[in-house]
Amino acid sequence: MEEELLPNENTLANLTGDFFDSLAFQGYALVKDFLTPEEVQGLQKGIFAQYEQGLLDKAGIGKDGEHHVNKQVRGDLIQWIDSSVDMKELLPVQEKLKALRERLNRECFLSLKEVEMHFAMYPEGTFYKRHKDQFKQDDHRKITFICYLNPYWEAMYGGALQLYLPQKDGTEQTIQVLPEAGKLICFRSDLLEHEVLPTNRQRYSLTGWFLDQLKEVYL
Ligand SMILES: O=C(O)CCC(=O)C(=O)O
Ligand SMILES: [Fe+2]
Repeated sequence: MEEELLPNENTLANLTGDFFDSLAFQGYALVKDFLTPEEVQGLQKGIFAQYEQGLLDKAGIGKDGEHHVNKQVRGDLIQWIDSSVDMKELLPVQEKLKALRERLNRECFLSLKEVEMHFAMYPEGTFYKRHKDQFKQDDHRKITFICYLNPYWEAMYGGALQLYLPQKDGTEQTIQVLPEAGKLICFRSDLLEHEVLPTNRQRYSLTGWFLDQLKEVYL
């Protein structure tokens, strides 16, 4: 019975109760080895091929009518993952993310129904200034997730994700997360401001959001 409900459970053995407690109580959670080295390598190769073919676009800010590119705010190149992206390396990762969504629903009492995601490549010298991921006119993004795809990274390369954590006493704390291969970070899209500090190496990731509605319902 349980197995039927949890077909992907075995692939998420490294996500313990602590991961979900941290997301529920601190607004964010991290795990170092969400993706295997093979999965990282497959995706990295895949994105690089897309990049070489010119399929990555300058990322914009704002939604729909307000959407525009502003390199003073963000300088990454992205490719949205939809049915036009034909990359077999994505399939096991999409399965894992589906299992993650199911676990989040169970362990954090959420009702996440959908995912949207894109590959991102930050060329040298680029960044993404402090922001929140939820749009003003659309609050369906509930949980942000980022899988990092950089096999070798050092603090001196820059490019850390900096999270701003509001404290009970009204102050804020910051933490920095290096974009190291296989690492997953999840955080509350409605709550946590964050930024990508300037990177001095090409920086690869898979970034997405779990939504509380099916996309067709509100697009
Ligand atoms: O890549 C990261 O660490 C964060 C990216 C981000 O904040 C975004 O795409 O909204
Ligand atoms: Fe963001």
